[in-house]
Amino acid sequence: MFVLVNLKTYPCDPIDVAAAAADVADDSGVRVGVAPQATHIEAVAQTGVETWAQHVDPIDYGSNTGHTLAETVAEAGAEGTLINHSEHRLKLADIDASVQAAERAGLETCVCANNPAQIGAAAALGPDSVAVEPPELIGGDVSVASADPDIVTDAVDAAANVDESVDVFCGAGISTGDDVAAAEDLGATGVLLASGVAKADDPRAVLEDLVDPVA
Ligand SMILES: O=C(CO)COP(=O)(O)O
Repeated sequence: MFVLVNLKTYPCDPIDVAAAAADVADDSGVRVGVAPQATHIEAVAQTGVETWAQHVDPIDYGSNTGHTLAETVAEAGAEGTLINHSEHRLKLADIDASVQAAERAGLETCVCANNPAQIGAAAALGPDSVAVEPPELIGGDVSVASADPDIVTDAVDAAANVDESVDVFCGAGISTGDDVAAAEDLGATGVLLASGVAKADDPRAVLEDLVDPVA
């Protein structure tokens, strides 16, 4: 399982979380990644943790003031990027171009979507992975794997119907190792989570618990 922690714009210390995530990944052998804000990518990557961007824009080098260029986040140390997160939705054509921009820069790609129908469309764009995250469960206490297990299994089927090589992650409300194990049982090969770690008093303890059942 891949455990990807999206720090969004939460007021946590990204280096503390990243250092803990790097240790937990080393100790457990579980793949753990951290997606900080763009301005923190370089410092987070220096902790040794697998570092992801939260977004890249569908652009190339040139006149694109205020945009995020895939090559820049890759040079800062990111290995992958989220695209079309629920809090940063893009038009279909821009998702496609963002996937291409990320691939051009050598970044792994994960396209987020609300539901299985969108997962099928996202998988057709050829990313490395897709992530189903029901918006109404994001930031809540109940894991998608227990609140809406069918959405995970339907997302796995929708992606497989389009392209069996695309991994399927799920996210929303995930905060414990039991949640990660439940997601794995439903066919997901990774989880995306945010508040469970970013708002925790002890992020290291949460990370240790998250990887425990799948280590
Ligand atoms: O949006 C998410 C991860 O990208 C999920 O957020 P929460 O883990 O806070 O529900």
